[in-house]
Amino acid sequence: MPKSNVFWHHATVTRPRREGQNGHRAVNLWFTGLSGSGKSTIAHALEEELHNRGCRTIVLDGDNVRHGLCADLGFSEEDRRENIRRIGEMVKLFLNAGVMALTAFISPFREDRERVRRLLGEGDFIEIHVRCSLDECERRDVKGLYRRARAGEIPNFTGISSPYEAPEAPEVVLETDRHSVEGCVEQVMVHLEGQGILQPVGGSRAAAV
Ligand SMILES: Nc1ncnc2c1ncn2[C@@H]1O[C@H](COP(=O)(O)OS(=O)(=O)O)[C@@H](OP(=O)(O)O)[C@H]1O
Ligand SMILES: Nc1ncnc2c1ncn2[C@@H]1O[C@H](COP(=O)(O)OP(=O)(O)O)[C@@H](O)[C@H]1O
Repeated sequence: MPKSNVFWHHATVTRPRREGQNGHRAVNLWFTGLSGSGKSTIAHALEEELHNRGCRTIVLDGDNVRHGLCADLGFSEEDRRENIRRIGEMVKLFLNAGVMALTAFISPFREDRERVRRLLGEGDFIEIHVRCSLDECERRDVKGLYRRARAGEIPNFTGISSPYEAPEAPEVVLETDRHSVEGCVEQVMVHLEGQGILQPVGGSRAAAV
């Protein structure tokens, strides 16, 4: 269908109104890192902390995306690019709904992450590099995938047979092979507080409880 036949319907309940009601800004906390680096663990622990403060949140990760919206995608470079593109569009909808989106995807390619940053706009995309040595990720081998990748059973495995491009200027770096989960969550909370993201928007109801 030609895009010229598709029209926007302007909502009267806008994102700023939703953010005002929620008492916090809607941002995307984009966790990126190797498999086993700690993206999901930290995203869920952080969500717990934010939820307890009254924030509206959602965690998006492989479990709820690769089984549904992106079930048709594999792990070729092209499929990963499309995966991240779709996730970026989905995050945009959540931000418009006033929800903080915590995304936990390897997202190995710098260009794909930068595309999401441009889509959402500076300030709405907070890139969090979950840094952990490959050795430690392999030692953890949470799902037994590294062992299988080393045995040649999984092609294009990130860090083994497919590249991971670390962020050059992420907003936050978490070193999960040096700090505890609690310490990493605290580091993100300090960043959010420092940026005024957890403050009431437009003088409405406060998020802090
Ligand atoms: N070839 C290959 N490479 C990397 N990871 C693989 C692969 N095959 C399956 N898995 C499992 O899929 C999870 C990564 O999916 P993502 O959607 O985050 O990947 S990507 O961002 O599109 O690169 C990843 O989950 P995490 O361990 O949570 O990162 C793996 O469990
Ligand atoms: N500081 C830390 N942050 C996050 N995970 C950690 C940390 N220290 C140890 N871990 C462990 O590392 C593993 C990370 O697994 P997971 O969160 O599934 O990684 P990912 O989502 O990046 O694949 C978990 O078993 C977790 O308990």
